[in-house]
Amino acid sequence: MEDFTALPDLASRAFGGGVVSANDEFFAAADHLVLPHPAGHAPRTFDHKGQVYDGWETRRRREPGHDFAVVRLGAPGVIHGVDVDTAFFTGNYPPHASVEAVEVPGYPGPDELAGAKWTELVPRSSLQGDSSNLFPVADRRRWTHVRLRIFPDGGVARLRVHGEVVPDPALLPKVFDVAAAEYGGRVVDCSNMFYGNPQRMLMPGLARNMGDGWETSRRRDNANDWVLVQLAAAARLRFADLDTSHFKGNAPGWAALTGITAEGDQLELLPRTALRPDTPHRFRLRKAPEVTHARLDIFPDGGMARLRLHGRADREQLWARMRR
Ligand SMILES: NC(=O)NC(NC(N)=O)C(=O)[O-]
Repeated sequence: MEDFTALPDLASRAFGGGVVSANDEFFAAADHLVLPHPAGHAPRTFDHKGQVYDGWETRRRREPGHDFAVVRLGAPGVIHGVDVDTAFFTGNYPPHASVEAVEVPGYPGPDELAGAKWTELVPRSSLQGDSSNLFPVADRRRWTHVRLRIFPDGGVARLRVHGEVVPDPALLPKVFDVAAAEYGGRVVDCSNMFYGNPQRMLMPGLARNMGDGWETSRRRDNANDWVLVQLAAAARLRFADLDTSHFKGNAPGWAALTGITAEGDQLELLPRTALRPDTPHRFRLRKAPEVTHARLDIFPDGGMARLRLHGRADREQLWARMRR
């Protein structure tokens, strides 16, 4: 089975995903389903409704039926698998769940979505309590929303919807951040990620703290750390933002950027350049043909909060992916 959990969570609040509707949220709000951080639990904490849970939890059903929650993907795309994570729900997890998806353009509300033509991606399947429940998805179409059904009721901590981001090219300006995860940019390799995953550099918004970025361990050799980014589409890169915000005693001393063409040629976009700690730098890049990947070298090691690569993407490629 493909390890789809390494792909971004399209539903994540970090991309702007959210809950459009849920039929019941008596014990705990469905909004918890899309929170980016793992669920936590504090036993023997009670509010007016009961034990407090970090998840979506419905009341005990006394009549036939089932419960559901509809989630808007923060980044629409192709779903490779879902995780119905029941962390900390032990005596109250749903024994079964199913997941459906739909592609509706624009900004549909709960009523329009209720009447939409949904496709079942995960048939009604049994769940384990207090555990990750992974279901691969084979359908390779693009989706904008998912619906989680739980049978008959209970609690789910998180719904992770892993896949490839497929942005709508009609809504992309001529020059945009082609490294951005929200448009399909992705780190495909790196030398070291001891303290922080490099994918975080591509997430929307400013880094909140030093934990919200890429950080390598201290190098004790003469080499340097690097990360390889696959761009949203082949692009001519214009500007790079190398943001060392929050990295004060551990910013890299220097950085360089290399573009890699579809044929594998390497082009210097930014020669080795000195960086300052805790600084959002912007650099103009050398004129170069279209590249599909970019490698960021940092010297010798350290941390980077955000990496943005502003460029003009190949529209044909973006449209081909959208239509696929
Ligand atoms: N102890 C519980 O978790 N009870 C109930 N749930 C909450 N949140 O209190 C329940 O019935 O599932």
